[in-house]
Amino acid sequence: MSKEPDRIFSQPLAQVPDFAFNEDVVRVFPDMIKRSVPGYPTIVENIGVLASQFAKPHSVLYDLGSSLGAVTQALRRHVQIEDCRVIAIDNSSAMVERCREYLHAQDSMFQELLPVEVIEADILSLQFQPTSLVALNFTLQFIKPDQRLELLGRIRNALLPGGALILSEKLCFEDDEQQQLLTELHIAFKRANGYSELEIAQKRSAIENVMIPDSLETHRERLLSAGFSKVTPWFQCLNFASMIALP
Ligand SMILES: Nc1ncnc2c1ncn2[C@@H]1O[C@H](C[S@+](CC[C@H]([NH3+])C(=O)[O-])CC(=O)[O-])[C@@H](O)[C@H]1O
Ligand SMILES: O=C(O)C(=O)Cc1ccccc1
Repeated sequence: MSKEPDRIFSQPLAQVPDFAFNEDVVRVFPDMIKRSVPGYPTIVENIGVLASQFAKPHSVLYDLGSSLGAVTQALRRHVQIEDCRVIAIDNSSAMVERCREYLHAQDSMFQELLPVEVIEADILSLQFQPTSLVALNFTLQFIKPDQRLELLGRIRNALLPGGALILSEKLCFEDDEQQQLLTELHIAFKRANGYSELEIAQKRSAIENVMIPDSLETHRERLLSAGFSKVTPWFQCLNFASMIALP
């Protein structure tokens, strides 16, 4: 995996462009996401553990917005269930290309891994196959808010009994003081990971129109509206959380 450090926002930019998952981001993505998302390595590894409890024989496991396939790799490390296969989907061609390389490297190091297919596509226009596990690991926040409910409804309808959706997201908070506190603490997390004030400010401006977080309450209500029966947060670190939604 690339160890190139993220310096994307280190120099002053006259105009900060909207954040995009292009080749520059792909090159530094493992470093960027680890230094920006508190709890990310724990979430990714444990999605594999959770998935091993929900995966059903002869079914598909989806990694939606797979980026470089970190979740797909965790699924393949932890799920040993007969005739499961992983479908990883991302609409960034740069991500998909590099993801395929990393998964080939995983194939060459381990035997008996679940088969995987990496598809370059928009998750909004997918025809889902019957699935026992869907991971949306920090992807829903990049989908336009008015398209989120419909996507979750389609995921719900594809889920097999006993299956699950694992949804990880950056959160916002309805209480202003809580919002301010966790925003400050997230900035402190980034500072502690070596990001400068300039990098933090420019990244914030790059993502502000592209990545729109919801509150935990909004997620819960929307998941219930989409037909899920139970929503259980299983992890939170600062303003980043992950939920299990059961059909
Ligand atoms: N409509 C869409 N269709 C397909 N892909 C999309 C769409 N919109 C955004 N993406 C893709 O969703 C991913 C979001 S990153 C996920 C991290 C990964 N899950 C990880 O566990 O490492 C989160 C982050 O960078 O904060 C990017 O690769 C986008 O190209
Ligand atoms: O960097 C941030 O502030 C984030 O909220 C997370 C993030 C991580 C990687 C790409 C885009 C956003």
